[in-house]
Amino acid sequence: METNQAMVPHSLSARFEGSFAYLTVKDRLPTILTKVIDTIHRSKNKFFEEHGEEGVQAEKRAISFLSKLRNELQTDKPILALNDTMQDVEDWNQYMQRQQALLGDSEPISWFKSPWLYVECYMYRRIQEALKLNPPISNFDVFKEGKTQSFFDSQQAIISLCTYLQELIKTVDKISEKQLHENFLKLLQVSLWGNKCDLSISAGQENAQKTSPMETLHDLKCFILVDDSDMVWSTLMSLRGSGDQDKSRARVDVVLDNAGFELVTDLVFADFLITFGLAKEIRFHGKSIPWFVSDVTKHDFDWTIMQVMAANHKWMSMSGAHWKRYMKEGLWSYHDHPFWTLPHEFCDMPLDAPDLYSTLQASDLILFKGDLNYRKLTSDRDWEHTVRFEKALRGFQPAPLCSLRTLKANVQVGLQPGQGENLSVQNPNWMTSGKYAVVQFSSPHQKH
Ligand SMILES: O=P(O)(O)OC[C@@]1(O)O[C@H](CO)[C@@H](O)[C@@H]1O
Ligand SMILES: [Mn+2]
Repeated sequence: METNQAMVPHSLSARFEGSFAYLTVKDRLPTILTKVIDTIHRSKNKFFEEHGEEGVQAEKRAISFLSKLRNELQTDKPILALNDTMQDVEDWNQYMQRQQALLGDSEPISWFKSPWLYVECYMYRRIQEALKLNPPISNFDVFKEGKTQSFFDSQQAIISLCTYLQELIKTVDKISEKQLHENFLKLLQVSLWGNKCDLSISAGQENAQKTSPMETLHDLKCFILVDDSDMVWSTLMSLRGSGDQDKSRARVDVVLDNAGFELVTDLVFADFLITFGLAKEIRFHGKSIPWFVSDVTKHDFDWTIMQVMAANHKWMSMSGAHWKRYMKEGLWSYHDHPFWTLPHEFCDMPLDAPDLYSTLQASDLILFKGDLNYRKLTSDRDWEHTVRFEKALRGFQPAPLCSLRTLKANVQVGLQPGQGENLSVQNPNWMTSGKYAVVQFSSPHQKH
């Protein structure tokens, strides 16, 4: 595996004026921070009701912390060490030193000079610090409102998806392999396009799924730039038993992205894999703190299953009841390793989170949802578009893996010669509009 530094292009960064990273750090991140400050301000009465005057004082202090953070960001101040008592403080402060060493002593690491991936992750961790340093509001999820709104605004799409799933489950005893394959592709694509609903790209603007996802799949097919769905299918089929009791041996790990509609599409796909014997166990990996506005935390995961189960719609509540049972019986489990909310590129995982890497090595298939995971898989570098996905992974290959990602940042590898150029002519923003997607697979068993 080529991990030679010389072969690796530079990190995307706001140092490149006019780049998507620059516009994100200059405009979108301050907007997100302002919305966070506004959310905390609007929760003052809630804090007073719950914690009395202490809650009001904490609200004031948190807002001053976040206003200071916004000023640092907008005036390109140096990145500062973290001071709270969370378990990952040392990891963050060591990574800060690693970044400073890369820059040398010539200039301090800062918002507009350091890698975009680092400073954007750092901002979300600083938001957490502002809360952790101000009890009793330390556990307030500043993004909860947006995540729950996205769920409620997607009810129709969720109902149609759960209805499709339950109707399909009725055919489990008589479905042909061809129909199974067709439905696998459909529900994989629903999970793929569920990733359009992400509140960070929209800086918190609501962007729920209003239409029924099944109807739009055909029209969206041409926007999938790399489609390795059949590599995923054959990986799972190779682990299925033979004979009528097709019992799968596959453990599938899903590295989740956004709460709301996207999470429901992931749960529906996972239910399909279990029910139709394409997987024996599903492990979900979420975030241990509120992250990138809409990413899934344990609370979001449990809340979503409970909401679906409590719905006054027959097929929705039946789906939610199944999912609750899968969790209870251990067919499904939820994990939130701190590494997922560190700024590291995934090729750092074997050294910086060896416990997580070895857990993932026991998986038969790892599905990575979303754009931020894709950026971390490829080290958020300015790769040529025709560079092979395996090369961009730079040695990160714990198991067969597949990225299900809608393009929202200007990093994309594994394209055919000329494909990137043609897309740029058709649509200059093809890498950041969220209109295009990839199903991109890599396996340690593949000939590289
Ligand atoms: O991982 P997700 O939810 O698909 O997208 C995360 C994201 O919205 O945040 C960053 C921009 O702020 C980009 O990586 C991407 O646009
Ligand atoms: Mn996200």
